[in-house]
Amino acid sequence: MNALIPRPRLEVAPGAVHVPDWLTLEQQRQLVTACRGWATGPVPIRHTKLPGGGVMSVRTVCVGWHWRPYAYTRTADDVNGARVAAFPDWMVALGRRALADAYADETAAAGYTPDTALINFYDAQAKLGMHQDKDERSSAPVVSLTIGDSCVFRFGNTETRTRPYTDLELASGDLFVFGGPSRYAYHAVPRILPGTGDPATGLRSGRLNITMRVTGLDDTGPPNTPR
Ligand SMILES: O=C(O)CCC(=O)C(=O)O
Ligand SMILES: [Fe+2]
Repeated sequence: MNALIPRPRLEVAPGAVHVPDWLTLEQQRQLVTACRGWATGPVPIRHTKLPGGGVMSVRTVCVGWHWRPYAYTRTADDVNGARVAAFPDWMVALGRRALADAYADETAAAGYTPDTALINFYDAQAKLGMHQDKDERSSAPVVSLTIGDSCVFRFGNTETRTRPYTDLELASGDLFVFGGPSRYAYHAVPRILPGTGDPATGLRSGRLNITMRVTGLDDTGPPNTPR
């Protein structure tokens, strides 16, 4: 995004904060490289199959825990059965800094230990419908990062998938955190804005989105079976 025109930090709703231009270009490059690696394996990036028979237009690969509708598991049983890549410590640190900067709350940040990330790739046509992130058993905040093309991000309310909602643009390097009273707000990506990314990130086209979350799961209990 054009650094000459600074965009303000904005609290879209209580607990939902947009921090524009949060990642440096170098951090974006490093994240693109890391995501490229994860996209190739152990579980390849894929269009998630929906229980009704459809497929998502977004392509997704996970680290830490594998998400599929509507459960987290350690192995990608709907893809190739492989165990997902480990959630790296540097990503925990990045998630903590995101929380510290979005909420200006060092205590909340220190207690934040994300253990899964969904890495979404959107081509120019991809979109994501209104949904809540509710497959986690923890209500800890979701940390979202954008790299590449900008998108229209729709952030709604916790009650309905309809209005009231706010449409904002998430651009390369932007951070968006939603937690507290906004943790279960409906949200969507109705549109990608092709050609808005800077190829210097390493991404020639499309949008990369990384959401870090706390699953609230461990490996000792009964298997987390799909509902
Ligand atoms: O791409 C985005 O900005 C949001 C992704 C999202 O809502 C999700 O993966 O649950
Ligand atoms: Fe989501």
